[in-house]
Amino acid sequence: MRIEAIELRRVDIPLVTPFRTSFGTQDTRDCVLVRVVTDVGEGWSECVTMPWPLYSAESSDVVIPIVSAHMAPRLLGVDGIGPRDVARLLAPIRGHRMAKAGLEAAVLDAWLRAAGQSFASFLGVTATRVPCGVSVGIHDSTEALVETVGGYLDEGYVRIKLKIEPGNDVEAVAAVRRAFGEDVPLQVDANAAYEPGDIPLLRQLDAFGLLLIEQPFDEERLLANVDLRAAIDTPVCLDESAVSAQVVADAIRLGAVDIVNIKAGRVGGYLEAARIHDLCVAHGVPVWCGGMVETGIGRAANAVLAGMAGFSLPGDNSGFDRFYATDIVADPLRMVDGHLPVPTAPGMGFELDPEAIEAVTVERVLLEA
Ligand SMILES: CC(=O)N[C@@H](Cc1ccc2ccccc2c1)C(=O)O
Ligand SMILES: [Mg+2]
Repeated sequence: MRIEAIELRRVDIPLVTPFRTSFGTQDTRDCVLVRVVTDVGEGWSECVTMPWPLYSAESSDVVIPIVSAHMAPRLLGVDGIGPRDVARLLAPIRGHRMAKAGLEAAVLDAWLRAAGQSFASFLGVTATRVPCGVSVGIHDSTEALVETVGGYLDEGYVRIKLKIEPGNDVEAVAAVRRAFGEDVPLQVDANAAYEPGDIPLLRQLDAFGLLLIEQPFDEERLLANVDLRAAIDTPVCLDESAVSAQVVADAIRLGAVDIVNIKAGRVGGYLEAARIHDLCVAHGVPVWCGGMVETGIGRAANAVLAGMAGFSLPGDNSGFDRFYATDIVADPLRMVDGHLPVPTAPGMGFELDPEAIEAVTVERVLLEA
């Protein structure tokens, strides 16, 4: 395959309700779509960057400059490129994993569509549906939080994840447990908001029978998770820290992790995500599919990834309507009986809605060979 052009589209899509986490509140999804034009057809993907570098070092502002200046020149006009070549060609560039993931996924989409192959068959996924977990933002009151969680449980979500931060943690989890009982699968996500000195506070969460506590400490604090695991019963899950198969392998060897949240954007692409899945399965480490409030493009690909056999815990695979009133794909994923269907059409699993994409495009750059 030969990449003749790469188009980058910055999009800004309103969220149905503001989404508050320990690093801020979002009321729109500001990210970057990638379209690759090849000699065998087009492919699309999304970069899951945030508008500001608070989840990770990347941000949406940086994607277009870094792809334009340093990544596209390594891909445009090169003959014989397949999806497995993108990471290799971009490997000399340090970091910028969400930008790299977007380029690889767009090439994968074009390559699969040209071959008439689904992403599910490419990954060897035989699951026809995946369970839906939902990520619940920090609320102004426990009453409001309980009302929101009740609504998601009524919709059929099989797992609840609560965002927490210092000052919004034990009381919120206790209120949800009081309202819905001990049997609701429940986990928390700190988005790196705690310090090692908070370990006694985090130990209080052991009272609630949580599935896991996600990313309690800063991305670069691996050994603090070793201390935390020695101090609490709740399994420790990594998100922001789990940036590559290499880091996950070292975290496992260090005894710094019980469970891994896998996100293709965070690790540089779906192929690396599959490698992390295989690594964790080999070490008996449970994995689940994380979410970055994706549009229907990333949401479909994540539904396929979550279908891999080792994804043994419900992921942040929610229906599009958890975050959006309308989607930019023609076939938005809707939850049915607490599950999303695994897409089986050729390509990464979505069909675009060009008008909808046009309506949310705020910036566009076309890079040509
Ligand atoms: C679903 C979930 O909790 N995702 C990320 C963090 C996150 C939170 C909020 C977001 C808002 C806009 C865009 C991306 C976002 C990602 C997480 O697991 O840590
Ligand atoms: Mg997380």
